[in-house]
Amino acid sequence: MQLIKNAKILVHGKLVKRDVLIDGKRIVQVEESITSEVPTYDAQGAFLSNGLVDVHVHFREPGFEYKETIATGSQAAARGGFTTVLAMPNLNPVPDTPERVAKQMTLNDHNGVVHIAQYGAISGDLVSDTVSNIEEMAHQGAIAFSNDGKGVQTADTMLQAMIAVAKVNKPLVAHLEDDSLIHSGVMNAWKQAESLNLPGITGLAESTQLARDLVLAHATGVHYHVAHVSTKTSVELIRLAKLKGVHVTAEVSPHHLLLSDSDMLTDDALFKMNPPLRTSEDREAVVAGLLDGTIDMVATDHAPHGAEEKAKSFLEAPFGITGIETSFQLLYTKLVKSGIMTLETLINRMVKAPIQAFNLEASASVAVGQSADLALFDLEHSTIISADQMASKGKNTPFIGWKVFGTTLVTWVDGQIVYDHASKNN
Ligand SMILES: NC(=O)N[C@@H](CC(=O)O)C(=O)O
Ligand SMILES: [Zn+2]
Ligand SMILES: [Zn+2]
Repeated sequence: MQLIKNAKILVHGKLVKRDVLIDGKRIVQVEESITSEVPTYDAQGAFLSNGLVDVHVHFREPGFEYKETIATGSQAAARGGFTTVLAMPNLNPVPDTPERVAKQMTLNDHNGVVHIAQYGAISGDLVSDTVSNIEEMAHQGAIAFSNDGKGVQTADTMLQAMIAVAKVNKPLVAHLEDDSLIHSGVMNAWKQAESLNLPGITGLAESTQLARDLVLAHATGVHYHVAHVSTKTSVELIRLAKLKGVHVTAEVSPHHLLLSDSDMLTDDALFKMNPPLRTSEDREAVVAGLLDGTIDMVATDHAPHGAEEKAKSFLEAPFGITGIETSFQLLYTKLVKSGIMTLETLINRMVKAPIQAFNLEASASVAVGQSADLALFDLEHSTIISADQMASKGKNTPFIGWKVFGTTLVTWVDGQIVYDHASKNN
């Protein structure tokens, strides 16, 4: 047993003081005041939340351990306040068979300090036109299916995938990218790309494939989930599809909520990711979409890369930035503290919505009987985001130097402390 004293938890949208008693993996008592002799952690008024849930991370093991491992990626998750993550399949080998999915799940369980659910690949090596054995991968425990990193290029492959994924009643998660519209682009096509003299990617590469997929999703009834929404047109298409009754959910990354291409003043590959940062009009549209629920959730798309790779020019560096250690702090500071969104809505978008949409076992309320997957955040004091504090191997984020509130103090998984800010600083 252990007791968390003097925490603040969200009750009907308000922060109220509570003591929380944990027995093993479960919360067994939540009261204004609990007296007990068991080991006690004094939260000193910090915000106690259910552990955050990220449906989109890249942990790079096996295949790219120099960028990240399951151990470092999951420690980074814990440091960000996340207790459940869904790991993408762009690994080597790609988990595109039932055997590989089973093996990957064992590796995740063995090496991870948070709950890690695994995606199976839609098709062989993420690029084949032949759909993988979805039924058996689901049977082995694949949580959902995606070719993230690659768009599904042909309508027929997507249609066959949707039919197979609908049968097993799991989400199909789409990375939208029509290769014929990329033209070697590396950032959003527009004024900023012209002034930096870099080849652009238009929003059409995303939204045309989205339009195709929404029609196919309507026809098949699959649960279709849109990864990293970046354009205003995409938000409008998803809004319309929801009105038409398509079973569609969507995620947006912290960087698409907070940055636009005009923030890229020089050729700095820390701003290079897929999809690229769009215009401020697009950015405002994804914020509005997250607020009104058109976009259901935040997902970080934590994409660590090596320092040398990201030090290269924009043309040569790989796409992707890290995000799992900074997302809550950034969104709390820039959306909640600045009055755009309530804390309750942010927690809904980072806990409740992903749990519901992906049918996860995690808990969405700090209440008796719920699992003791918890995160304690300091909302009072500010800190500066710095690379040397990060648990991730990847330090590739454009948010270094930003002043933020909402530092994670402690993260519990199944009642065990997996991250403790105080001991890390000692
Ligand atoms: N987002 C990125 O820019 N990169 C991701 C792949 C992806 O999410 O498409 C990666 O794996 O590095
Ligand atoms: Zn992607
Ligand atoms: Zn991704």
